[in-house]
Amino acid sequence: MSKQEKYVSPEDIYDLQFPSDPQISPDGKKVIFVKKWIHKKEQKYYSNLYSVDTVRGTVVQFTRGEQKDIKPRWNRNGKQLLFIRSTQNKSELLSFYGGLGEPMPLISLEDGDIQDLAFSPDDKWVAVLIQKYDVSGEDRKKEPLKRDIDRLFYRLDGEGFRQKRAVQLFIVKSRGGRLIPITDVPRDVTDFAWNHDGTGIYYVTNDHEDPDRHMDEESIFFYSLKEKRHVRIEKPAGPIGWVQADPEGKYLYFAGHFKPGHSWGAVNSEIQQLHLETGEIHSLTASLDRTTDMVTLGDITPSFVKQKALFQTSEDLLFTVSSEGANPLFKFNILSGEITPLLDGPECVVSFSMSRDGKNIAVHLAQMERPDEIWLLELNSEKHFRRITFLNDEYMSSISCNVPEEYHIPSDNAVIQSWVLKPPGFNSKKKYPLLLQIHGGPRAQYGYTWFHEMQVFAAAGFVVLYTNPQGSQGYGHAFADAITGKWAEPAMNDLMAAVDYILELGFVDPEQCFVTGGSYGGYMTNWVISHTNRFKGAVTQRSICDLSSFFGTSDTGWDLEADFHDVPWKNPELYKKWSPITYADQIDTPLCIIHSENDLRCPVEQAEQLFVRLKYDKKPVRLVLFPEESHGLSRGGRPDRRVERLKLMLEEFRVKS
Ligand SMILES: CSCC[C@H](NC=O)C(=O)N[C@@H](C)C(=O)O
Repeated sequence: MSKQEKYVSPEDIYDLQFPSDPQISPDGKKVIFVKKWIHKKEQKYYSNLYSVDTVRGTVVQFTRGEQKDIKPRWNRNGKQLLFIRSTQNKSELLSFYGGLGEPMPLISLEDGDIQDLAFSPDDKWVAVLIQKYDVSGEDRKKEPLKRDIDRLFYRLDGEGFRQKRAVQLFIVKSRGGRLIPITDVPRDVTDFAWNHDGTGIYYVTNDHEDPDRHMDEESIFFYSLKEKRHVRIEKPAGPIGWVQADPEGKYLYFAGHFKPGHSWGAVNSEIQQLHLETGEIHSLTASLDRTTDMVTLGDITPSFVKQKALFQTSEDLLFTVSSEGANPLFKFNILSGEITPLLDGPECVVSFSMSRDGKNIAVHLAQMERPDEIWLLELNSEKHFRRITFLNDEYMSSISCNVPEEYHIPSDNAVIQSWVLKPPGFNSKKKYPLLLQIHGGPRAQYGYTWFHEMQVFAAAGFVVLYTNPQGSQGYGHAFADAITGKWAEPAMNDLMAAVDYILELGFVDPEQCFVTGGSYGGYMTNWVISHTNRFKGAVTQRSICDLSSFFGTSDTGWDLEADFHDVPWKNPELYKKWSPITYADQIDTPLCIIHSENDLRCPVEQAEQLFVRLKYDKKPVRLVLFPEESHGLSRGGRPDRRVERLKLMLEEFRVKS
């Protein structure tokens, strides 16, 4: 077999490289980044730190070993680098001082996790977020005698039963010393930022008297280190993504909105500027009608990454939004109010950092052409954007695959951005099977990422169609809000319009159309097959079929009230109307249900209900459960189970084609 004949396979996740979180040194000469890797024998993910020289391009491995090294952060003079290391028994804040060598521990915990860190403006202190465990040591490994639950939000997918102790803010001297507690709040501190001169710290927490019923009503406090006092920063109620201090100390910046009670993502998160003296607030990004949350989905590219806006100069603030499948990088000028794009191609800026003079910007970039790499944006006399890592080039030159083609497909009330990935060696005179992929969220977007799963299906001979129907984010508030109170309808019209459009192009066999999706995408898969028989087979993954039981069993199920403006016990008809299980007798499409046993977001009872109902009715249905796994199996599950899931789907569709 020649090199060109090798196609993307499920097992290729073992060959892929996953760089992230590039942190450029203050002088702009090197970029430290995190590289995740898979230990095939142990079936575990680890990560180490690497550095790349921005001029010569040489890559050096900075840390080694079977641990998770994350969040590298430089101090201002570039002499100290801190990062977090997690091993099975310990969570440490480690420090490199003055170059390589062995990193020294600043903090070493056996009874908690260090989650985030930031140097003070004078580099003398470090603020850290720590989650202390309710029980520590050997007891952590044992199941308790009982669980006594007294709050609504008591479980979290991917984590399990939530700790009773909240995440708190601490400070420690950057050269080492005692860990000093700053907060003692009942609910987690979710973000923080030093103020301009390091005399205090802003932090975010939910101090609502009923926080679990009001999860999107967060508050900002300022802690003065001199006065040892916490002061609330007055603002209207609403969620907060991050806080950022102004280099001049006049304003406070944060990401969020002031419309609590709306479903997550239905309202754009905007950058808010708060005048610290007058308390006046105005949105810097309202005119864009885009969310500042990173909601592009992928299985190689991380989603929902928190990237704060960063000051390039005291006047210019750089930030990203999710827009039409991309995550462009913008510059906001505080004086003129002008917003200018710095990077606005068909690509996703996942995260970025800046050199001290603001002229060199390291970017974690996702694209459709290749798996993620680290890039450098140079803003000297001319703008220059170049790739500085080539980690996946060897893999890419060993396989043959296509880049998705973009279509803008008219539907009833909207134009739907869509992508078609054709099999390698595509011949327009042939007829191919079609796989429609439906994304979840629902307020998220497919976009410009190299998507392993899509490539696997194209390699197996499918034309893969994936779209952003109404309900997706990236097209403005009205588009994302279009499914509120009627989850399935607008998306169903848009998805079917996209399939019709692609069939018209003539290279798809209309008798060989398949459909799949995960989470809300699984909900839509269930809806599609209970409302049409045009698909030859379906795989529904981590899906929702019964909104009423979902309300009480999902980790955050009561959030449905924000979508449906009612609760199931008061309006059972509404919940029934929009639940695919209501239409189960109309399902004739052969269905494979894939679900993770430990999915707390869309609990396994959703899969069980659908399976039993269809099996009882003697319909063609199969249930495949993945033990231990959570909602994120397809992108963060045990590697062999990720491979197995893809193989299973290939087998399922092959049998029917
Ligand atoms: C609104 S119900 C839960 C659906 C879920 N949302 C967030 O977890 C979802 O659709 N998730 C997507 C991103 C997925 O798992 O692919």
